[in-house]
Amino acid sequence: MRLIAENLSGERGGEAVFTGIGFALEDGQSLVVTGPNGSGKSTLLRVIAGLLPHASGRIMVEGGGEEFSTVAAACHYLGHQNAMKAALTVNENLAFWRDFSGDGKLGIADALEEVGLGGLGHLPFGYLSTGQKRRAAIAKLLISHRPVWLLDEPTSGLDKASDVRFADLMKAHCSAGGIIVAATHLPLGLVGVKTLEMGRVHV
Ligand SMILES: Nc1ncnc2c1ncn2[C@@H]1O[C@H](COP(=O)(O)OP(=O)(O)OP(=O)(O)O)[C@@H](O)[C@H]1O
Repeated sequence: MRLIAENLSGERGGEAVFTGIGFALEDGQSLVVTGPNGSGKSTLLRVIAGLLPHASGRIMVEGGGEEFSTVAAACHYLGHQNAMKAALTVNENLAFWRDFSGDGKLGIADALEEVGLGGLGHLPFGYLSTGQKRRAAIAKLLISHRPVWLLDEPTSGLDKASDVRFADLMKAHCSAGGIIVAATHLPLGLVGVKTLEMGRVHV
């Protein structure tokens, strides 16, 4: 599969935020998006996910077959917000997302083990600490299979051990042919990544 952006422009509130963004990512490749606050990293991820319209250009996937024929169908979007309901248990939240996004390689209990939350699935999501909430949100990536992971500051709030664990999950995803686009201020522990610096002129 390939994720391709051509001459992509995005705007917020009628103002151009970025123009002329282009990249092509193949199976197993990742792109780290950097740049100062307000440079448009989150906007770019939301445009790629289809949550915001692009002002011009194209974003597409190739080679995803019938199941992953569009970017929206092919991607997991992990935004700044965790997109979980505080009053529902962690298990209930993840069951909702699995029903919405489709089955993955891991069941809910195994995915929670992977992110170091084994045995906590019965707790209301709102009871979890900030870092635990982020880890539960990361478990969403594991319970449904989507080849493209769009990650906005994925490690924010994570402790060192969770950081390392998440780096291993990202590496495993890429080794299995997945694609990652991550906006971050922090090193993610990925090797051989492409980089895109926002806030520069892209032509
Ligand atoms: N809903 C909105 N309406 C108008 N302008 C917005 C809106 N959301 C964001 N912006 C503006 O768009 C620009 C890009 O914001 P964005 O959140 O994409 O930047 P970022 O690079 O992700 O920043 P950070 O590093 O702080 O997360 C900023 O100038 C911001 O003020």
